[in-house]
Amino acid sequence: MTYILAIDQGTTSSRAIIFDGDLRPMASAQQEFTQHFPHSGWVEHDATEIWESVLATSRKAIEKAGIAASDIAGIGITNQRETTLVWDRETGEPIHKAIVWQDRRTAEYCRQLREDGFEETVTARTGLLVDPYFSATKLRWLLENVEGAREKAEAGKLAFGTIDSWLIWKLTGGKAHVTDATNAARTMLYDIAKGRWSTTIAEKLGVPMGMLPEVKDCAAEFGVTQPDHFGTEIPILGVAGDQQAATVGQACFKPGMLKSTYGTGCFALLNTGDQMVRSENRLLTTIAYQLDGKVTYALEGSIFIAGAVVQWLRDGLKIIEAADQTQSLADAADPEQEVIIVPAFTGLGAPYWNPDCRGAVFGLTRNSGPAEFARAALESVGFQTRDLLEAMQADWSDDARPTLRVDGGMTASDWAMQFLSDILGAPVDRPKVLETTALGAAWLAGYKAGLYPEPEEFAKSWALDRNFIAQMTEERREARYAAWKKAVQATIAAV
Ligand SMILES: Nc1ncnc2c1ncn2[C@@H]1O[C@H](COP(=O)(O)OP(=O)(O)O)[C@@H](O)[C@H]1O
Ligand SMILES: O=P(O)(O)OC[C@H](O)CO
Repeated sequence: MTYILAIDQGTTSSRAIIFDGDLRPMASAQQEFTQHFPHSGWVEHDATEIWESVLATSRKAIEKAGIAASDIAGIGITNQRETTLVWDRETGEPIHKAIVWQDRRTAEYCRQLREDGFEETVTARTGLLVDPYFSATKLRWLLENVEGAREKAEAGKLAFGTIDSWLIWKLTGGKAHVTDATNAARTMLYDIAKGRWSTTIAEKLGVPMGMLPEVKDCAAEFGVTQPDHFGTEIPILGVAGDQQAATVGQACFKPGMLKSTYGTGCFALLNTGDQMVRSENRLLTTIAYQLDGKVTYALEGSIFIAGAVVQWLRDGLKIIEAADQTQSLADAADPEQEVIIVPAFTGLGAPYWNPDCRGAVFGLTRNSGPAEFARAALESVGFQTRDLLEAMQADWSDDARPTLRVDGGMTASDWAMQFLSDILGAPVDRPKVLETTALGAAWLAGYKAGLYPEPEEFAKSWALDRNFIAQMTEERREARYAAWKKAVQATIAAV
């Protein structure tokens, strides 16, 4: 019993990684799945396809590692957050495709909630803002729009879950309907101070309480896998939303520690310890992790488009064939030109929260070409992170600007990381292990299994790959940032 299976169920793919007794990755498998876009601004996933991809990649990772499933001490699950699913408790079948976190279909209903003055109630309890991003209004949409759903839900026949709940339900053969505190915190239905579902919000949105899963610590007994899946029973011992798992994987265990993950989007989490810091700058208050019944809180800044802007250069503009070509293009860009891309492709997240604005490009000349676009794309991620950090600094009274620990696919770009450090005027640390999300989930499960050390000891194993130090002059930094702020204001004003 010396291995851990980490399942990382992301927005575009499912990954499974086997970690050994020293928390070293041994083998992994990855599978993409279909993205469904039934209408503009709508994004759905087929939950059965997700489950099949998780089972297949888990089996493959075990096979590649050359270990027996009976030697796995526990499973850790981490997942795309907020994505909303309802299934029939009797048949185990989803009543509709899962509505993905990026989906904006409930924007109008959210506007109504805000006009009704309900946002204050939501923020006081959940730490969130009223936005289509979170699960609650998506769940309401399913109850309103799927025939017979409301009656069945009221009769206790339907279960709601985020993707972690769904996977646990499937892994345990329908025996467990549970989630963890970090995933619950993203539903807009969970009171993060009291540690229980909010009846006030559930009633207002017409969500029957009986649909909601039981909420546990991140390291806990979530259930045991049905023997059919892996030929043996394996306990599920760790669960956390992917951004929270990355916070754990980056060993951000102390108040003031900050990580930022650059995948499709970018999510920065600042550990605020046992303080539930209420943002005055439109950041989210959320749960970083919950261990042994003790909640550690975080301030979160969520940006919807980070690496996705590089995908747009590749798939939309077709000016690159692979993401890493942006590096040499950015190097070759004309220093005289100041092209700025505001990548508000699906509106803007924190700290603007504007679902209606769309992307814009500023400063074009007749000489602007692929190099200037590539540089502007990489820079847009740095500028957006500075917006988040400005807001965090204003909310978090600590004087010291924390070092930023980064991870995710886009951190492979040295150019983007150097600009990030330049525009923040702060150091950026890139660790050796970039699979921090899976690492965090593995640690949670292995910690519960008694295989891995206490947080302080685990934190010592965090190893630096490269430290980026700001090289830009203060004057230039502030001039560039002021130009970005102007570009954002113009983008919002154009709606
Ligand atoms: N060398 C690179 N330079 C710039 N962007 C990159 C580079 N490598 C990967 N990316 C970007 O990183 C993202 C993939 O990161 P990943 O962590 O796998 O994302 P996710 O988990 O959201 O699917 C893609 O959007 C891609 O455009
Ligand atoms: O699956 P990712 O890495 O794109 O992360 C998605 C976030 O959890 C959304 O809140």
